[in-house]
This record gives sequence, C-alpha cells and structure tokens, in this order.
Amino acid sequence: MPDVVRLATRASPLALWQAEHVADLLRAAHPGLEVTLVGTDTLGDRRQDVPISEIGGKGVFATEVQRLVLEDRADAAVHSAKDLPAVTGEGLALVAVPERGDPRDALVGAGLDGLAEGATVATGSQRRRVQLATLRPDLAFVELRGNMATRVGKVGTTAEGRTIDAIVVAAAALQRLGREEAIAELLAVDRLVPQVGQGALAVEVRADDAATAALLAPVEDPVARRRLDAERAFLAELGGDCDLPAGAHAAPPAADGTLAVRAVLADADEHVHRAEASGPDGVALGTDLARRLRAAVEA
Ligand SMILES: NCc1[nH]cc(CCC(=O)O)c1CC(=O)O
Repeated sequence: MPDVVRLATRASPLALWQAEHVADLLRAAHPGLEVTLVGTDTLGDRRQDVPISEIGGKGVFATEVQRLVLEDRADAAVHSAKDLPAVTGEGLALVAVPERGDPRDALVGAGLDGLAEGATVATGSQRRRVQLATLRPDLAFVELRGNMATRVGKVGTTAEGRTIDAIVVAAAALQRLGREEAIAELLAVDRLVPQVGQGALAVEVRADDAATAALLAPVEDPVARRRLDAERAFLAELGGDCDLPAGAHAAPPAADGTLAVRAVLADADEHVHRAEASGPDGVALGTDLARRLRAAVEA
C-alpha cells in the first residue's frame, strides 16, 4: 500500500473544500496515511469573463485536473461529479463516489414567491433558466459566471441594464462554503430537476493504478454510486455534457431497492419535456428516460 496519496484539485475555494473532504475521508479510513493536495487553476477558472460554452464546455473544469493524474503529478483527481463528462476518459477510472450532499438548486436573494412580477434572475445555466421560466414565465434572465463568492455577490448589482434580484446556484456549494444562510429557497427536485451528479463528488485514478483505487474503496458510498450511475447513463445516452438544457435526478432508493429517476430536456423552443421512471436497474432507467425525452424533443 502507498503511504502518500496526492489529490489533484482545482484551486477554487469550493474545489479545495471538496478535496479536503476527500482527504479527511481517506485519512479516517487509513490512519497514518499522508494525503496532500495538488492544485491547478483551470482554464474555466481563469476565464470568468466568457460563457463556459465558448471555452469548450463544462469539461474545461475537469480536464486540467485529470491531466495531473494522467501525468503522474497526482494520484487521484477530486471533481464535482456534475463537472465530469458522462463517459470516463481514456486512461482514467472513476473509483469512488463519496456520500452525496444536497442535490437541489437554491435561490439566493429572494425565493420564488418573494420575486416581484418581471424580476431578474441571474444564472449561466440553460437547465435552470428554462425550468424556472415554466414556474415563473414573467421572470427575466441574465448571464452569471464566476466562483461562488462572486456569484452570491452579484445579488443587487446591475447586469445587462437590469438589477439582479436573485441568482440560482447549487445548494451543496453554499453549504460546503458555510454560506447556507444565503439560501432564500431550496427548489424541490421535482420542480427544478438538478443537473446529473449535482451535490455528488467523484474521484478518478489512473486506470492501471490498482493500489490507489484500493485505498479509495472505503470512501465509496454504494447508494451515491448507484444514483450517480443512473443519472450518468441518462447523460451518456443523450450524448451530451453539462451544457445541454437537460437534468436528471435519482432519488435515494426505496427500502426494496427500487430507484426512481426523473429527467428533463428542453427543445429548441425552450419547451421543457419531463419524464420519470422507476425500477431496479438505474442505468436502464437513465438510458430509457434519455431515449423517451429525445423522442419527445424531436417530435
Ligand atoms: N457549475 C459549476 C459547479 N460545479 C459544481 C457545483 C456545485 C457543487 C456540486 O454540484 O457538487 C457548481 C456550482 C453550481 O452549480 O452552482
């Protein structure tokens, strides 16, 4: 067994919290193990001025962290699961999904009932925008980028000539950063279907590194893994990454093991199509939901 594990992470405060969390889980599982962090400012972090879609999509957050592992400058990469493409890249293995955090989206600034007619909400996510528009067709939307602190700080400021009344971000991010008090409303997963993997972490190692994979085994939460696999099957079948106006969420399994998965996909006119399914095989459910929603969107 190795006596040191180097964890690769982005350098944002949220990413560092997540990497420290995995480091703590590893140290708890293996007393005496030395765990260090290797940080990188990814292109996605450096270019906060342009929409993510223009710099290569959500994958930009993950690629540079993965490279540290592939080049043996780190042993494992810690990611927000939702920043990963649906299919794990060549040379890497997704070996641990820790216990999941809150998958929900959160409004900061005002809750849905507190937003006046025609109020402005900032979000960089098409998934959030199209679903919020079905709940509140009167809202106006503006773009939102930047790390968590920057985003939360945009409430009350002006963008595109409008005052931002609220922003939408992942609840898990605010909770991890100790900013839970900023949450005005948590949006239930059936009203605003979360992004695939939201609130979950994912740890990758080199595909041939069985020793580090074995060290990470106790960090894995089988329930979180099962839910993530179902959601990722949806995204894999759609053939997209996090930029699609799509979301999928697998609820914690029922006592008999049945998994319930719900998903959304918007068409070119931003009409939101919804579907849900339940059964024993999460991957089959996710795949089936993607096929059904793609058929609905193309009809
Ligand atoms: N889009 C970037 C991103 N990637 C992961 C999180 C939050 C943490 C998580 O989902 O685990 C965020 C911020 C957000 O969506 O508001």
